[in-house]
Amino acid sequence: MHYHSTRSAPSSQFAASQGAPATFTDVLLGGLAPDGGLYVPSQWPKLDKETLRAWRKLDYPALAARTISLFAGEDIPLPTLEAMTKRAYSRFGHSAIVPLVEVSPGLYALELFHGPTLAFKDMAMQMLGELFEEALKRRNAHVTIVGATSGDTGSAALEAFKGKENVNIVILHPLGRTSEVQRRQMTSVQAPNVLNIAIEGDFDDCQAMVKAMFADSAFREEVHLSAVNSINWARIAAQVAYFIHAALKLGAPDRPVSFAVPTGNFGNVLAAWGAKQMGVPVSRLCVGSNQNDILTRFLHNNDMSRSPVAPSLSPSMDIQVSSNFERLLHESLGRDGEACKATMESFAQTGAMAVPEQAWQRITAHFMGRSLDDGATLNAMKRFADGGYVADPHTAIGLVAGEGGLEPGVPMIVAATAHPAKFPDAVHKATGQRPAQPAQLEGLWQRPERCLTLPADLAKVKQAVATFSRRDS
Ligand SMILES: Cc1ncc(COP(=O)(O)O)c(C=O)c1O
Ligand SMILES: N[C@@H](CCOP(=O)(O)O)C(=O)O
Repeated sequence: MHYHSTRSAPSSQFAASQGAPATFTDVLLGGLAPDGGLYVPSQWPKLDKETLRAWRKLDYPALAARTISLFAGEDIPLPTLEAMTKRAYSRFGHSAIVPLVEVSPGLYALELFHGPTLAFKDMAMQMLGELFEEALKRRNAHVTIVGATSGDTGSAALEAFKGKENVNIVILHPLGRTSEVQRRQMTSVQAPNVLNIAIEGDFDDCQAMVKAMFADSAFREEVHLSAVNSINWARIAAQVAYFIHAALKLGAPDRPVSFAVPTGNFGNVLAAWGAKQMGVPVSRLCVGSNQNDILTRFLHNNDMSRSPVAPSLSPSMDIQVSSNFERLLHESLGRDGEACKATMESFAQTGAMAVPEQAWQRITAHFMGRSLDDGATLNAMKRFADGGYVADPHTAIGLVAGEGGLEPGVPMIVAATAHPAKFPDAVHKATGQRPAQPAQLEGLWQRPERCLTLPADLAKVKQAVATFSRRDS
């Protein structure tokens, strides 16, 4: 399996300049393509019905290993991947790892939050910890990971990479814009290879700085920059697995399913779409947003215009620039890298994007959007809790988006992306009850916090990253 950038023609694959097309390991360790685009596989691996039926018998780690193997190609043998997924998912607090709960007739919550940090990010991040360790050993390399988080990616990444050899990890989060649980989960990690920086800005500022660091090739090389946000294709590869697994549990490939996903950076719903690209029969893909509704506006009116990020009760989705949309755009433009590059550059300059009508039609043939402001989110949380399902604010938005896409005879699988205990204040506000605290949060309030605060100033942040990355040399 080979990869190319969303911003270059497949024939001029970036790594051609280095003598070979990009492999899974190049993409894993490289993060973002050097031309600023996102890596995509040169073609989607396909699963026929017979294979999918056979996969029904697999447990989650075995299915995840096979899914990732399709993207890893010859880089990593299947038995190695199987050993990795076994270890990665051994720390989950539910025997099914990714249980499906029927919330109301035909509407299923796919609980992706039973990992060590109680959000869906653990599903891919625990596996990325394994993949990086193996690849760095094989290549005798070291990296500095710089990640941006609106709350959940950061803690999941720190949990997966703390104390790992040959890895420094720096996480940028927007100061004061995460829940207290999310902040403490990051800032209380004491391992020496970890640096937390609170940025005086929003998530988009944090993400833009990470991308700008990748665009500076000297800096990139100096610190051996790497990424674990969903701009890294390996994140998407690991996330596709649970959508395939859930679909098979509910009857695919012999009947279609639909997916609903609360969405911010567009990584998780892109993975759901990926399952469809690979051959899972998926009827509808429902995108849920909070009041930062840029994606819903795009799906309704082909209007992707940025407005300032508005803090909400679902802070992990307080995002206006959804990085992975670029991968969908690239596909909808017929994989025309030049056109994709021009569209993304114009979006960066003007803050607005309307895609060609034909491409927009291609996208809206798969995706539908629904946004909820905080009031509607609280009402939904109360309604689901009264019906017996306590949902965190992000999951509640996904559930409502899913309700909007229900069709007779087609199960709607909703990504339940965070445990309600990560957002106790929102749950209390909606239901009058505080969620029980799971074992994963024990001792969190007693641990000391450690974090640097910096303005959203690229030069200052780069300096902090560079100083941290060379602290032992
Ligand atoms: C709890 C939660 N739900 C939903 C999302 C949105 O996911 P994505 O960025 O993949 O669209 C996030 C953050 O990414 C999250 O942390
Ligand atoms: N909501 C995310 C934002 C980053 O998303 P990612 O999937 O690209 O890592 C978060 O919680 O940090």
